[in-house]
Amino acid sequence: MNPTLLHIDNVHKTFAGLHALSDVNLDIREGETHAIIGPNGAGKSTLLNVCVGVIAPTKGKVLFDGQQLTGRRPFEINQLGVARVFQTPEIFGDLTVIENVMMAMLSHRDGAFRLRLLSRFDERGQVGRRAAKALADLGLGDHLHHLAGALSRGDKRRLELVMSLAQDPKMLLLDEPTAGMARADTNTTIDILRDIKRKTGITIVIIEHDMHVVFSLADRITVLAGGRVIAQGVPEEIKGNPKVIEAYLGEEQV
Ligand SMILES: Nc1ncnc2c1ncn2[C@@H]1O[C@H](COP(=O)(O)OP(=O)(O)OP(=O)(O)O)[C@@H](O)[C@H]1O
Repeated sequence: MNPTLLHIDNVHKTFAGLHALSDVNLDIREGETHAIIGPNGAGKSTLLNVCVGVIAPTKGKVLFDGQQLTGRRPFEINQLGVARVFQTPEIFGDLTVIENVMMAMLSHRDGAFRLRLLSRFDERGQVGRRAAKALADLGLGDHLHHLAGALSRGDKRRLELVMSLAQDPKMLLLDEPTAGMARADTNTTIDILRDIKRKTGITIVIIEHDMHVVFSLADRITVLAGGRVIAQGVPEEIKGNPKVIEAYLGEEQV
């Protein structure tokens, strides 16, 4: 069994009396793809936000690679090697695709505060060549000089993935990476994530509603309902688990 990379220890979060998370314990192992699923309002986004420092837990702590994350600010957590890909792509629409990636690479290398933007965007330099290759690897090689804001929704998500990987993270947190995509785009995203996994061995945590995506990618699954972990295991253990089916009644079938 691989060692634990992310350790969520007895995390609790209340919002004005509402228990969004209660006693959540979860270990993410190095190199696994771990899906966190659950019906609407289960606490998935809150848990992800606690992990990346956007929300402070009311109780409990999170450790990453042996270091305490709780109390650190999001950019510090990012620098420790945790990259989050948002549901809504966080890209600079007025810059070109390759400029977006170069900026992610330069800000990782130099720190965002030292980044002198346009003067450094030399695409013929080493960073430019790396950015072009990273984009080509994820199927965006034909879009290098297009404005990022003009990309299709699926391509924007792919660009954000390239930007996250440019920071060379140890763990990737994906928040509904296929939300709103057509089936063909969803399948392309599944293939891309599998390819990233095969090439880098990176640890992936994925929140996803689409069970096709979950069962295509996950090595293990944790199910949240009402802010609590109600089931955990490999996909075969989760499929058909009566507690999980009950939690999803009235929603999609597992
Ligand atoms: N900032 C907030 N203030 C108050 N309540 C919140 C806040 N964020 C989340 N909640 C509540 O906490 C509970 C868990 O929400 P959360 O968004 O984590 O669930 P989720 O599993 O991600 O749901 P979905 O799948 O619908 O995105 C919900 O009842 C939600 O209304």
